[in-house]
Amino acid sequence: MTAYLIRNVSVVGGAPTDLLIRDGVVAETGAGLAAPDATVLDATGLVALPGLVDLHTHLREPGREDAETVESGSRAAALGGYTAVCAMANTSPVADTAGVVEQVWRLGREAGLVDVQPIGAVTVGLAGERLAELGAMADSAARVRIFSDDGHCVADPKLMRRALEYVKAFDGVIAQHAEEPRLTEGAQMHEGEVSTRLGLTGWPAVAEEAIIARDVLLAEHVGSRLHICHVSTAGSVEVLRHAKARGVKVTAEVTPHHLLLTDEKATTYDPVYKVNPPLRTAADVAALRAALAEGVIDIVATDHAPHAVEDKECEWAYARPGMLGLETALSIALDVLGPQWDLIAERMSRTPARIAGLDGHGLDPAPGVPANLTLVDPAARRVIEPAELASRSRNTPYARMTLPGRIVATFLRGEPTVLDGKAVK
Ligand SMILES: NC(=O)N[C@@H](CC(=O)O)C(=O)O
Ligand SMILES: [Zn+2]
Ligand SMILES: [Zn+2]
Repeated sequence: MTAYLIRNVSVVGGAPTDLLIRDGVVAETGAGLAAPDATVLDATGLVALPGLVDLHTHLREPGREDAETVESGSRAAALGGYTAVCAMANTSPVADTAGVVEQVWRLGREAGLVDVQPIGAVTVGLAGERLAELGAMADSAARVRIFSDDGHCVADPKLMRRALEYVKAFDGVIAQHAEEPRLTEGAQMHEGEVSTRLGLTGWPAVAEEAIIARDVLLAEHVGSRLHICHVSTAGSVEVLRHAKARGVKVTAEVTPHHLLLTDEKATTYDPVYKVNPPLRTAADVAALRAALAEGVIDIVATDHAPHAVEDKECEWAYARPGMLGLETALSIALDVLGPQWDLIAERMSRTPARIAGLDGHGLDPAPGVPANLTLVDPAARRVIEPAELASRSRNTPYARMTLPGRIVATFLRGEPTVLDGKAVK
């Protein structure tokens, strides 16, 4: 195994130092290290972060390998600075059995670019009718701890209560896609002034907020852990603030696109901007940014949702919702938060690793720690070219935008997965 001596790097924004990576761990830190056998990387001007951890990734395998595979999504993740991703269960077949989650987990190991932690479905076939085999998925080789019907809401309150109760036994968490389905029938975009102007059926903020309010009360009632996926409204932030003040064990994520883009994008009628939950108003964006800084929203998660060209480049009403995120998330975070490295490490690595229970991830580079880390060039600016992305899909909302920051290298347990901004395999 090659040793690497990373010279003159700022660890999470600190004063420049050296990092020696050997045998899968950070062996030594300090200025002026010597290691004659090591490959030297000059990291002057670069920032080292603990490898990013994505709690919400769609890898599309099994079933839609034309849109993404575990391998292509893993490569996109590594290029985005990630060392671990949690793979959502809305595949085909659905990841609702020990067999399917073990298959995804094994494919992740074989690709070897990031740790792929499967998420299990809450209900059989995501149909919202009966609980999936949560215990068998937890006991499987994949050791599932996060369960989600993402793409669908667990709308039945009794089923949601039972799921919350069930996962307590193994410190699991239910990740809810908060969308009251009766309030979003036929919805195409955020319900508001822009949807009225365009004559498109709206997805009201209350459809999200009502489910979050219900579920934090359920989580409090049964004493279980709840995680809220892709929070998108100012009202949701207020519900979460209230729940956290009461001591409810709830965590929440926001996506990069909900931190940057608004429903005004729908006026282009370009379906690349169609997503669930929909892009909201500038006031919502401002509230989400403040909540992320404050900690009412715990993490940034990408909701990387690759879609094939035929599912995306069509009329708005027929297009599937969702957008790519893995290869641009750090740049969007840097754009939105500025160079607040400790905050970025907290929201994109340490806290998601803790929520997911991923040992060895989310740890700042220090002697003895597994060498899962990424090197960022904060001064670089890059133009996003969809054709250059490693994802099999092209549905990035940032096409031809100039974004700050570039991932120069990523290490997974001491092995580079990205060097010089390029995937190693
Ligand atoms: N976010 C989306 O718009 N789409 C996701 C599902 C989801 O995250 O709800 C997908 O699987 O494509
Ligand atoms: Zn969702
Ligand atoms: Zn999703």
